[in-house]
Amino acid sequence: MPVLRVALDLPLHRLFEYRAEAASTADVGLRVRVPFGRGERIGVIVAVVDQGDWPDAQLKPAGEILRDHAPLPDDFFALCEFASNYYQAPFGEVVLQALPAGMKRVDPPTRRAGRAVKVRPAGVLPELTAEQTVAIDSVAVDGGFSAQLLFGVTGSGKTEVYLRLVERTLALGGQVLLLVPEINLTPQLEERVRSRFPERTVVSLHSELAEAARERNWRSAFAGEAEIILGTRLSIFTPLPRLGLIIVDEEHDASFKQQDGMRYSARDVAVVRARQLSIPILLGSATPSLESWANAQGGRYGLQTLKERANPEAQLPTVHIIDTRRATLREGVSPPLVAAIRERLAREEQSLVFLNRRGYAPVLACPACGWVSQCQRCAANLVLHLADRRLRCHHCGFENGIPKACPTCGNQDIHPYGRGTQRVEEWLQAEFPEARILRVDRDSVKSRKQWESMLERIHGGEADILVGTQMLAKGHDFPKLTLVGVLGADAALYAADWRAPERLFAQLMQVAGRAGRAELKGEVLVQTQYPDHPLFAALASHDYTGFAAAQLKEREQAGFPPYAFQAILRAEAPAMAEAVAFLDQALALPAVKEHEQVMLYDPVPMKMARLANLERAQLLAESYSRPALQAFLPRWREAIAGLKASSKLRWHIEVDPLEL
Ligand SMILES: Nc1ncnc2c1ncn2[C@@H]1O[C@H](COP(=O)(O)OP(=O)(O)OP(=O)(O)O)[C@@H](O)[C@H]1O
Ligand SMILES: [Zn+2]
Repeated sequence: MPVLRVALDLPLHRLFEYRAEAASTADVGLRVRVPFGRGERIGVIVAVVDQGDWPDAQLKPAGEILRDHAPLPDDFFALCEFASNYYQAPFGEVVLQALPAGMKRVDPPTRRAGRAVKVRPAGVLPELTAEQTVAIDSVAVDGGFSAQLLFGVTGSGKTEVYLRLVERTLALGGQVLLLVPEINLTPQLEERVRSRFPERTVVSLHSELAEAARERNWRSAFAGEAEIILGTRLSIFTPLPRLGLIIVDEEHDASFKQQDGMRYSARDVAVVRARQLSIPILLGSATPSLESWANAQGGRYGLQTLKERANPEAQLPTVHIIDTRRATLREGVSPPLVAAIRERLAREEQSLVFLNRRGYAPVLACPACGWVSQCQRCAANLVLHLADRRLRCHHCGFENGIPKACPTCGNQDIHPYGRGTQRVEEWLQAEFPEARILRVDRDSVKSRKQWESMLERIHGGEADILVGTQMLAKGHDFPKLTLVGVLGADAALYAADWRAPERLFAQLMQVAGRAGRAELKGEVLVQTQYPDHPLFAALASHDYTGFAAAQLKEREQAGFPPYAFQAILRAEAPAMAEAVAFLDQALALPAVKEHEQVMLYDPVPMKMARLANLERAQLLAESYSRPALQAFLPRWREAIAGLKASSKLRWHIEVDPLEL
């Protein structure tokens, strides 16, 4: 009797077998209801064989095979297989996470038809710059696999390059997958794509879509109806019958990395997918990740450069470094920045004060006894939010009211220390009572709707001063914005995390890139105690290339990625000793000694050693050879799975971690 091999969403590295009388190999790729434990589950049929690994008599019969979509194709399984092997993730989990929630449900929700979106068609297309033309022509949309890095300064017209390549791909009948870091932050991009191709079907795929809408879009993409798919990282696994081009916008962005469940890099998976399908992929950024930059320098990727802003009137902003050791700061703001804001107010232009820390102050403390507002569940402070009078943990979500007096000594004189966006907003409002100030962070903007209306207000000139976090840094065009002031950037300069400078530089380049995008010249003022730090010199001369070269040299000397390959084993348990003991066992496994090219370090507590009442530790595995590390990981993982541990202990392996 035919036997189905079924992938289920379970943390087990195996398939499950069921009997199915009427099944044939034509059913591979369809969903099936199967009994599991005392209930039922939806799985995906991966193979139909005559004889399973188990005697037929021991197999349960499968339930209904669902035929509401075409079978998932081979290339989908090939991509899942790659991800499963590379990231040490169970194949079933990989396959099922690629499907919309409604399709995994035993009792499926009823589906409604979607509403059509009306779009304004785009006006006259700009004439391409010479650099744009070269970049576009370098991507052969019918020429098989190629990976190109599009390195273009902010405002250089990268999006225009994408749109022209989309057009060429559509003309050949292909579908295009455009990956973006956080779709909510860039409603303008979606609008731009829709209005450029009013006759085409454009769908978006991201986690904030209502479940039914996401399923509808997914099905439309899989059926080949949707021609342009705009998606966040999870959309990289969407099966697409005619995929002809993948574009990854802001390819350096950390949100392409999934940080829980299957920990994968959507950018890296995208490159693999393009290679598997023999299609081109374009990675775009003003500040490429050092991994991609090294690949371009080493010739593994092509490199296309846009050095100039596309709008001939717009110039890159002038960057000034303000030495805060010589300035008298008021609420962290220096006199030159105050003066610059005043000038903008007089000229009716916009200013942006950038501070990547939300809340009023990062901690509330008692000067008498040394009490600080700490999260009871995490190794972190509770952040003071005066706007709604709460103390809040930014890691686990725990919150509390604000005590009137010190909970330890009763002192009534407790103070906020440090500052966040709310505090800066409050001070600016007192300093410039006539100015209209908008604070833009995750507290003031919680949904996509709020974000769209916020952007509308900014564009409509309803704000003179914006105070915001990185939400404001990405991809926006505010024509009246001519001043960007940067506060609180120093912490990242000397952080233990060796990736911190890369992230800071990218962030500052992005936020600086918001200024002076139209006819009005932009100016950026960066406040720092370390004005001589080379990062600021590179920023002032808009010199990504120099910065990247210096960083890569340091990494090469230190033996860090991209010159070494890493994986991390993490364990969490109610007690630190337990987590560490587990990692010690993992370190002592025979597999470790059998792989000489892989180096393992001693277990250490994680930087956030306690999160939501669990103590966390980790162990780093490193090799100069990716194949050596990849050969080691599955054997190690299997051996770790056999270790004895309490049921409260959780562990996982992360490959190519971004945060150590
Ligand atoms: N060839 C061109 N001629 C004139 N204007 C152009 C041209 N190409 C693009 N633009 C305009 O220049 C501005 C910046 O372009 P675009 O948004 O594509 O840049 P970008 O590189 O994607 O920017 P960022 O990285 O900052 O998001 C837009 O207003 C766009 O309409
Ligand atoms: Zn917490």
